[in-house]
Amino acid sequence: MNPLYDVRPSPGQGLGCFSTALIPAGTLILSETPLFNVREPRTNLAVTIAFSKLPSSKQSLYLELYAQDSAATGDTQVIDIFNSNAWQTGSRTSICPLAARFNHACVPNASFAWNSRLCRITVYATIAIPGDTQIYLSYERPYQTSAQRKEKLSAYGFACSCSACSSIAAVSDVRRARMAKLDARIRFQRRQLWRSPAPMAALELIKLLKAEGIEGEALGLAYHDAATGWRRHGRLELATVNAVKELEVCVMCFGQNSPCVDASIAFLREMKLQFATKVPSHDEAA
Ligand SMILES: C[S@@+](CC[C@H](N)C(=O)[O-])C[C@H]1O[C@@H](n2cnc3c(N)ncnc32)[C@H](O)[C@@H]1O
Repeated sequence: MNPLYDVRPSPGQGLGCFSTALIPAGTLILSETPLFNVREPRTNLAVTIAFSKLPSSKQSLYLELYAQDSAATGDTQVIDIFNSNAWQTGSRTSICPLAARFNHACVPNASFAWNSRLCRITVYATIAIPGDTQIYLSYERPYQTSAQRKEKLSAYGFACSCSACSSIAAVSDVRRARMAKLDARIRFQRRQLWRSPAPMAALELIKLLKAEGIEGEALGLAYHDAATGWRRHGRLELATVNAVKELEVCVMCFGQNSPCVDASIAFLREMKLQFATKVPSHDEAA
């Protein structure tokens, strides 16, 4: 039993995980070794073979997990459970029975990650979660409108009713459509360098993510893009500020002992070093 949360019924969502007391942002909620995993691209046969190799106590644990078709039996049940509960873990897809009990929200309050160094999945709180509150992960990428998310989530057999899909869907959709455009602009190499004195796309993305309440990995990536952008503009002090923020988000989502955090630390070091050894421009020297 995990002292930070209980697993209990959540109306319309099957079982869910609820905090037992306030969970501060950045708290490690769960760290779990997969029960088994299969290499991607996977086949149904690979899943059933992996399942058949489990000891019977572990098979029973697996068979207790949620299945979309509660009447399914045999291999069909094994595949159904896998498709409803597995998480992407590097190049493999894994079943983690404890992590499998977390429900989805499009504005999650916790972040799921695969830590390749520990060979464990981790779940960290990305904001302070009050007591008796459901802990949600996001099963989907954030840069999608509610209609796009609805289509993807239908594969899991449910329609999300979180605020971004219901009460504030109209305003959220405008923000998310814009986020998708900005993200694409950033990925397709930033042509705005010579047009503006700042990494406009990354800065706007950060603003929108915060307005949307998304504090996880996507925000860390946006800070990284902002830092890279400021560096290209020769503004190393601002690049460093954003690299510090990237690191803060990374530690919150992945914990200290993570290759992602190591990469962020190395990036920040590089920014600081470049800043320290920067030759002042004529204006700065004057
Ligand atoms: C990985 S399981 C999550 C735990 C599951 N609720 C249980 O009872 O074990 C995924 C399934 O949970 C349900 N679920 C997850 N998030 C949901 C949500 N926001 N609304 C309704 N059902 C949800 C769906 O049935 C989905 O296929």
